[in-house]
Amino acid sequence: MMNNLKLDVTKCQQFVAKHELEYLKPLAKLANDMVNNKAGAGNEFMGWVDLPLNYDKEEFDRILKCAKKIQVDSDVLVVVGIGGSYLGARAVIDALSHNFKNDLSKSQRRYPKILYAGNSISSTYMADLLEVLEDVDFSVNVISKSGTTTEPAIAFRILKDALVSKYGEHEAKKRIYATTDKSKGALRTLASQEGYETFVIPDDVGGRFSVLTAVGLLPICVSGIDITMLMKGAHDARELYLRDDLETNSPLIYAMYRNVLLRKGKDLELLVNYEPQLQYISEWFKQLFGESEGKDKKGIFPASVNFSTDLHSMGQYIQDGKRNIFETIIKIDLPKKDIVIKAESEDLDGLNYLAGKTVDYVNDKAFLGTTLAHTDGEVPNLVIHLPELNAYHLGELIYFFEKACAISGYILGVNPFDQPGVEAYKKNMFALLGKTGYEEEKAILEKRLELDEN
Ligand SMILES: O=P(O)(O)OC[C@H]1O[C@](O)(CO)[C@@H](O)[C@@H]1O
Repeated sequence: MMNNLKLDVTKCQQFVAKHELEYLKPLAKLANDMVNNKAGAGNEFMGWVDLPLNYDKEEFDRILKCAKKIQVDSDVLVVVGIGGSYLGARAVIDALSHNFKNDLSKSQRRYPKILYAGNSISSTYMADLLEVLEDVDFSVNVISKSGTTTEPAIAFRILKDALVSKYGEHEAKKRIYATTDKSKGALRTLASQEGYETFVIPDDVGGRFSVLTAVGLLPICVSGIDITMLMKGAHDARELYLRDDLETNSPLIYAMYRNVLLRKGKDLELLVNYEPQLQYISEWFKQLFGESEGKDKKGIFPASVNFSTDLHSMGQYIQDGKRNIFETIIKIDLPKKDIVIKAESEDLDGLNYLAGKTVDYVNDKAFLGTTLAHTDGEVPNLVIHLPELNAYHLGELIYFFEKACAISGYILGVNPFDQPGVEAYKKNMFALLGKTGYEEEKAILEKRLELDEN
């Protein structure tokens, strides 16, 4: 039997007494049932719960086919999307690819480079990207559930133009893959009119829970990652976490600890990694928990650090600053590659005491030492052990966090599946840009800005 993801709570037990968990159990079990039975607030967006079992197999095969085509005819796939239409794909691709994937020579590289657009409104970023695309064959996967988000829409308009200039109208259309709602939104209208290959984001799966739909799967597959194993990992995790027994349902335990910690003032969670490849898992995690729990003036603030890098910058604060922090560490038990540290005849750098040991051995001791130091500094530590960094275990990890997030949101007493707060900046931006329908707001906002300036 395959080893699975394991949650280690032993470094948290000095901060959370048994009875605190016991008292929370009835509420936690109810929250768990609400997720399993799709019976809570926002349940029209709980399609992700059964996705690893019920995903569209015809579409999955089409993803494999299109990925093959892109691998043959493109040096680069540009993935256009923001938030949930971007972070999941990037998280998985970065976690499972070579650390220097975009710096490998053409002969070392087996799959197209994946580049990203539409996740900011930086004109310089976009212009730089166009320069890079000048000399390469490329395709575009434009992803937007609503089909109307400004950032990706602008990027797509510019990239479409670049494709047409390079390949002509007809060939350009064959290099565009649109992932969007099955019937609504500007992107759907455009795709139908232009005849792009399209993939569907199911109605009942919200952006931040969509990595295991075509949103994540097409770019992930193009990058050479085994999406069948990714789905299998999520599938097995789903099975395991259906039980409400605290031995096996680790997302339930994690959700309980988070909520006990929050109630005693630990309102900032740091997701920690010891592998640079996991940086974007943290970005994905931050959107997942931030958009799901940060509402009604409550929630844990999700943040992240990369160790040991940030031990030399944020380490001071974590050890010694305001005591409102807890850490959740993703620990990879077996690295993909390792290097033995050699002995030197003259021990000028003083490292001979490590001769014969591996770099990962040192990384592991850094993890153990930091855990002890930080818990001594009153920072509770929860540790998620992944046996290895591969597609199967990432599938598990994704499902673990998605389920934990939903349970945790219900324990907190929020609707984990809406995001009303994201609209405020959009309304102001549209008004300031002069979009039709925002005339009144435009006048009010311009007056406010004038007052602020004076
Ligand atoms: O896929 P879409 O509709 O472009 O949305 C992208 C992102 O923007 C948000 O809707 C917030 O504005 C996120 O929830 C979402 O992940």
